[in-house]
Amino acid sequence: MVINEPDLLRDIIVKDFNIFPDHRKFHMGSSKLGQSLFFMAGDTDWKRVRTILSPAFSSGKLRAMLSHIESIGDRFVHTLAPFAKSGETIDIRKYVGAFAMDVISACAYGINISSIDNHNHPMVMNVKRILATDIRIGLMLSIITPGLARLLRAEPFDPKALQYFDELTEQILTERKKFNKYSKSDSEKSDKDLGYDSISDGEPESESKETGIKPSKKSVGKLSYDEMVAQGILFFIAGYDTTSASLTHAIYYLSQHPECQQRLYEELKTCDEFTYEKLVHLKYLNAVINETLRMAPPFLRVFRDCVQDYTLGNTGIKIPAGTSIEIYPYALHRDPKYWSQPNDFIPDRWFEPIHHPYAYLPFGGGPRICIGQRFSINEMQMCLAKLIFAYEFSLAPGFTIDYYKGTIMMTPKQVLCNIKPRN
Ligand code: HEM
Repeated sequence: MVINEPDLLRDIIVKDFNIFPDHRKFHMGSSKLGQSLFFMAGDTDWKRVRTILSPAFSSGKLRAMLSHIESIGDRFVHTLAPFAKSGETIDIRKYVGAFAMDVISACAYGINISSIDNHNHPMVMNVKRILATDIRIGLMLSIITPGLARLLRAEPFDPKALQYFDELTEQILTERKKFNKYSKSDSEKSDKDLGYDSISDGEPESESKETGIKPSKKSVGKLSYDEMVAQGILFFIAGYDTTSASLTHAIYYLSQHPECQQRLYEELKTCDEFTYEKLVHLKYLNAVINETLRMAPPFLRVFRDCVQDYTLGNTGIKIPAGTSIEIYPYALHRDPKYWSQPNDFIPDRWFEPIHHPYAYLPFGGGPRICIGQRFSINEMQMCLAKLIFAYEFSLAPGFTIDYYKGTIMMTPKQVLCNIKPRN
């Protein structure tokens, strides 16, 4: 059942969250992803995992991580320099994707992969295999008919690629355990990533090397080994494609609207350095990001499953337990009932917003709102500030945007543009 009326959405995702606590149940095959925050039923286990993960996205952590993001942004600007000089057309999606990949691997795993110059790094190859954007039958079955997928033992994600992350996490956990043992104080431990120190308040419940048996019981305040692996992979799935699609769209819209791009550049010139505090106060930059997420929300569907019979607001409509609710942010964000000139890119509308708060849901809402929202906004702020300060973007002559079909993401195939250096 599709619901796209803001007052009813507020009831479903906030007021009556206890009746709609779950995302849709997909078939997860042999992967551990079922134990990741996104795919967990919204029960006490989900609350425990969300509580453990939340400090990894605190302002202190985000501020510290911004220095990683800034240096990756500087490298990105440097990589584009030859194209600015030669005038050669580039597919900005490819480069923005590499930027987002470098950010998430540095921030989730503490690993520098420099994928802009190293397209064949195993982490890049394996993430791409997991996120394969072409229609995969296993994934489609797992989403549309989880029962049948279970029966057929379909694998929604590439098992070998998942195994890569499994082994990588184990290696990182072992190294961090060794490092932390010899660190004199907490301050010596890494605070520049969403790392495993912050998501576990003690040692992970480790697998026995002898028997290979992993403990299944979890104590309050700790993630099990499998849960840690699952969150690491999820951060890639949830954080890579979403942020890179948004950045690609921002550059696309700014190229279509040179007057907006110029205003953004003028604002950036007033800022002597792009720190956490200063980025928050760049009004036009933030308006551009909000407007991009309104026009092109990366998640085309947000799910809630109903666990008890329910009457929808004062509509008299009865929703039986077991019904899957779908919310379509794209349609909501362009509905003329809630937005004037909904199909036009107008960052100014964000200076004094007048929209219904539940008519804008790029990150979902309520207790299950995207946990990475502030992280991805910081990442977008830094990347756009660096790019637009250094270059002027325009679309390649004759370019029209096209999208991957049959996925729940709004992912452009490519955005071809030309860049010119600023003075
Ligand atoms: C532009 C970037 C992003 C967008 C638009 C986005 C959007 C979303 C949406 C729509 C949801 C579902 C919310 C709901 O059901 O109400 C979600 C959940 C989630 N996102 Fe994001 N996301 C982004 C970036 C990230 C990043 C960078 C991370 C992590 C590093 C992340 C981690 C998660 C997680 C863990 C959940 C599940 C939360 C839960 O079920 O409790 N996301 N995101």
